[in-house]
Amino acid sequence: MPSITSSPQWNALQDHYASIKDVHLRDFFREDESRGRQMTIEAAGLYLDYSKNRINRQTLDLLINLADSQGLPGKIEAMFTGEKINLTENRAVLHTALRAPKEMSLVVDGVDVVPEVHAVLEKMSAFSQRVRSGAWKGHTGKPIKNIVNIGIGGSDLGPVMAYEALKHFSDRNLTVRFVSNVDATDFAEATQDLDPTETLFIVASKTFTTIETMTNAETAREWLLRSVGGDQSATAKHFVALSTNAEKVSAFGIDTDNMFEFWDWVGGRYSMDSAIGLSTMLAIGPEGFSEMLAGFHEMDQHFRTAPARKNLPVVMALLSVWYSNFFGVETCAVLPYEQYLKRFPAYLQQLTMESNGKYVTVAGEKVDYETGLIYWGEPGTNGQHSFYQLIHQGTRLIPCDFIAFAKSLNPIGSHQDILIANVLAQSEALAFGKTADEVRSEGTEDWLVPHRVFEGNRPSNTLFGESMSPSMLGKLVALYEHSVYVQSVIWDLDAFDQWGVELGKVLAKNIIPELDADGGELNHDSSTNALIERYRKMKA
Ligand SMILES: O=P(O)(O)OC[C@H]1O[C@](O)(CO)[C@@H](O)[C@@H]1O
Repeated sequence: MPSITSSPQWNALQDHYASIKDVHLRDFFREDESRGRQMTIEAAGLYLDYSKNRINRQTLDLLINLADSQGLPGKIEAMFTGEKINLTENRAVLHTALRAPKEMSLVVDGVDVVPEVHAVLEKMSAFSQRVRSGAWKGHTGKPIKNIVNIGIGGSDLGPVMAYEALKHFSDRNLTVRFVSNVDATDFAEATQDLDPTETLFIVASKTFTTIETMTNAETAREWLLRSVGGDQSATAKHFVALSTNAEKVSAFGIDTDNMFEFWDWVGGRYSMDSAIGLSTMLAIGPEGFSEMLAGFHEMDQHFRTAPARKNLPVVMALLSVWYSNFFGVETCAVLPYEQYLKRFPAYLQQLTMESNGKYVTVAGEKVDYETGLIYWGEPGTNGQHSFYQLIHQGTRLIPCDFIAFAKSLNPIGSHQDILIANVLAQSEALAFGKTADEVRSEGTEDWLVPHRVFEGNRPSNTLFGESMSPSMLGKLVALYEHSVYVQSVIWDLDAFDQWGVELGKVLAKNIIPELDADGGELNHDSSTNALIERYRKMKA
């Protein structure tokens, strides 16, 4: 198949890029005074201002042509209708079914998945209510006070992020912790002040084979059993599982009655609104969880029905492609001016990079264009006093997504005005900068002028909403999920597999027995052999 880079749509964008790459945002704004009001989209309770991007009115048309040439409208429908768009794993991709209202129907392989989704949601609700009300008793008859989610990747990052994001709506009587790393310190620190007889472990693993999670789950079981004189029957009261693999759950010793199911058509990094969200539901309650699902669904509907130009995920995706493939940009900073979203950038890293960090197309051909931007970020204003220097005056172009809300959930004094003034100031400074003349006119000595000039012309999006809430979180997550998908369609990637994580897992399994002093002869490369030998000596 000819590469997208030889298509007329790509060539048109290249010519267009050559014609506007040196135009400054100052000029774009000078030429069109309505730009800041026109280049905006308002949908599903979110307002996107994308006017501070290095584009003119033609840019989006050309990017939409490119997306259309890759069959975007049909591919959006293909996802929503359950076609097996995860080709390398021959699976449908139906995270949108997880938030489909009860009355919807979606048949995959002859089965309507919506009633199945709602049956699990009801089971989760009943369980959450029992735990939250104290009706669910631990092995010694005490109610549950602590929830520890054990999982990694998609079975951790979404739940952690959602727990932090929705803390304001959480039951503060429950202590909720997360253990992901196989480094024992993670488990030790998460449990050091907990009473095992008041603790419920949620073992979250789609496959129930992930070594980190299974190791932590076994350690948790030993920790519990030590506190109850080794009585194995305690496991049933203190362990539940979230998985697609009933057989493995049962082999671990968890009663499948205490398993909350999901399906192979839910990718790990797209699973925070499936049973994997049980910790979220325990924290914010079933009603809050439903509100979150409704927020997801609202964004799903917007994505499915809005025309490309007015479609939030589509426009954000097109801008990412524009910077990545034409400006040669490598990273995108996500900067939430909302403390509750402090784990959002970390969550997005898996969503974006595990999805689109691929160098072959769906057909297995090596791409001749860049894919998968690197996502990173920190909540504002902390980042301003750290890495923003490089965004303002470094040599690299780093598009930023600013996220902010009008109302604080903790309104105190003038904090919110100061916070919002900062986010607005940052996007203004990045776009328009400060010229040498302006610096000089402030009386700056000549030798210092270059240091104090801000070139500007640094692009950003501003996403603005009313306030953080379960529904808002659902909308935001769905927005980025769909943006990732649109990018993958343009880049012709399978956004739903993750073969790139496999090799390291296999090699680690081989190395584990070799780390023993009598682990036998080593047959790796000389570097790996020497490191293993050193470890064997040092741990002795
Ligand atoms: O939920 P599981 O099966 O334990 O997998 C955890 C994570 O591991 C990965 O497979 C990658 O290592 C992720 O895609 C997934 O979210």
